[in-house]
This record gives sequence, structure tokens and C-alpha cells, in this order.
Amino acid sequence: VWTTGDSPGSAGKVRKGVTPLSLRHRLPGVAQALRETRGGARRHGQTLFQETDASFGVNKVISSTLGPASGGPWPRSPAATPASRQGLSGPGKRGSAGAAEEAQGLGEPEVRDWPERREAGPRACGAGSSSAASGRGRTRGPMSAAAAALLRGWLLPAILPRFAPGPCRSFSAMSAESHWLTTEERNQVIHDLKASGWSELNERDAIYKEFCFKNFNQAFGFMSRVALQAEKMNHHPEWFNIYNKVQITLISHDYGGLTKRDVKLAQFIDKAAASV
Ligand SMILES: C[C@H](O)[C@H](O)[C@H]1CNC2=NC(N)=NC(=O)C2=N1
Repeated sequence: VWTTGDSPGSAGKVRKGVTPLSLRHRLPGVAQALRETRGGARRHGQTLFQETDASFGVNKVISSTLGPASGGPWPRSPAATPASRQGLSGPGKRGSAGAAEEAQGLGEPEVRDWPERREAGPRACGAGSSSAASGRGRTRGPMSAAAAALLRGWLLPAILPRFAPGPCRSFSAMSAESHWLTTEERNQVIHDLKASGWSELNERDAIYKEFCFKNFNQAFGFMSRVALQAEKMNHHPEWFNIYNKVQITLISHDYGGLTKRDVKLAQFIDKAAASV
């Protein structure tokens, strides 16, 4: 997970995530496509990119400037970044204008990028980069324009839904079968869950329970335990926490309703809450 630095100690530093296999050099344009997939503005301190599969990595170097973002959309277009306008961006390089901006703490979080990214096509070039449009100052990357276009048009759309953050994938049909509750099972589990404080939601086929702890530490400790289990089960709660309160809704999104997985997670949650 990549985040912009938001603590005083992390300001101006580059944080790196683990990218076991960097495809960046081989797939110029991947980062841009991922950004486009994410869409929208990213503000200082928010998650910028999340790896969804350990076998795939997109090498992305993010630096954050001092102080909170001054507003405006993030990620910022490389064409609008002083360092990339000067062709100085890339691994281990920094544009002097960008560095100066950063030193003054005036700028927004900046994505440092590889030069060939800027050649990715009309969209990546943007209105401001006349040198890219005219061919002046262009540096040829290892991949031809045709190959890059092929990647963007065919390979990326094929791999992005799998690896990029965004709308989630469904479980396979095979696992789907095993999670449905029969009517009898459902009646039984709903009865048991209600007895332990869960309620059915009116507007969705989901269950809900609110937990109250002594303080935030306890609430967050509980959430940590649940989070680990949820990750193991690949089944995640919808939850809300404020101070000592944790509100949890369980539903299987891919089924649009309650399944055995929700029941199993609810039982774990009750145990975890009882052991705090
Ligand atoms: C891609 C991934 O397998 C799915 O998005 C998982 C993740 N966690 C999930 N959690 C919940 N509660 N329901 C889901 O359908 C679900 N799906």
C-alpha cells in the first residue's frame, strides 16, 4: 500500500511498498492506466495505490511534500510536474524545480515517473507538452510505439481488472455453491445470531451488530483481530469505528446477501469481542 506521508516525521520522504516484480520498465503506461482506473482526486495522507496480488507489482515512486496538500487533484499529471516537464523525472532523479518546490513545502504530492511514460500517447502527453507532440526532446524507451499501443489497447484492459484496485472481482461459481444457506440453515443461524445481539437489516440481506469497548485501544485491538481473520477468509466486514464503538455489517457482496461466510465471521467476531 502506498500512502502519501502525513505524519510530521514522514514529510518529504519517499515510502516504498514491496513490489516483488516490477513490470514498470516493461509496461510503460501501466501506472498511468492504473491512475485512470482509480480516477478522482487523491488527497494528502490517503491511500494512493494498493497492490492486490503479491505476484504483480507496479513500481511506483511517490514522494510527498512538506505539509498538507494545497488542494487540487491527485495524482498530478506528469506534464504538470516541473521535474517531468524537464525530462528529469525517473528513478533516483529529481527535477530541480520539483526539489525546490518540495524544499519550500509548497507543492502537492508528486509522482516520480520514468521518462518513457510521457510518450504513452495523446492522453498522457496532455496539452502542455508541445515538445512531446512535435517529437522534440523525446527519448525512446525500450518499447516501440506500436507495442506500447498494443499493451494499452489489449493487454492492460485484460490485466487491469484483475490487478488494479477498483471494482472487486467475484468469487468463482464453484465456491459460490458451498456458501449458500438452505432455508432451514438460515432460519437456525438467524435465530442464533439474534440471540447473540445481531439483527437483520431491513434494506439489505445483511446482519448488523454494534460493539462497545472501554476505549479506542480495545476497539482497535478487536478490529485488528477481526481484520486478520477477515483477510484469512477473504471475507471482509463493512464497519465503522469511532472511539470505543465499532458498528459491523456483514454481507457477502458477490452474492448480494447473507451466506455461511457471514455466519462464520460473525461467530469469530463475537468470540473476539468476548476475549477483549
Ligand atoms: C476479490 C475478493 O475476492 C472479493 O472482493 C471478496 C473480498 N471480501 C469480501 N467481503 C465480503 N463481505 N463480501 C464479498 O463478497 C467479498 N469479496
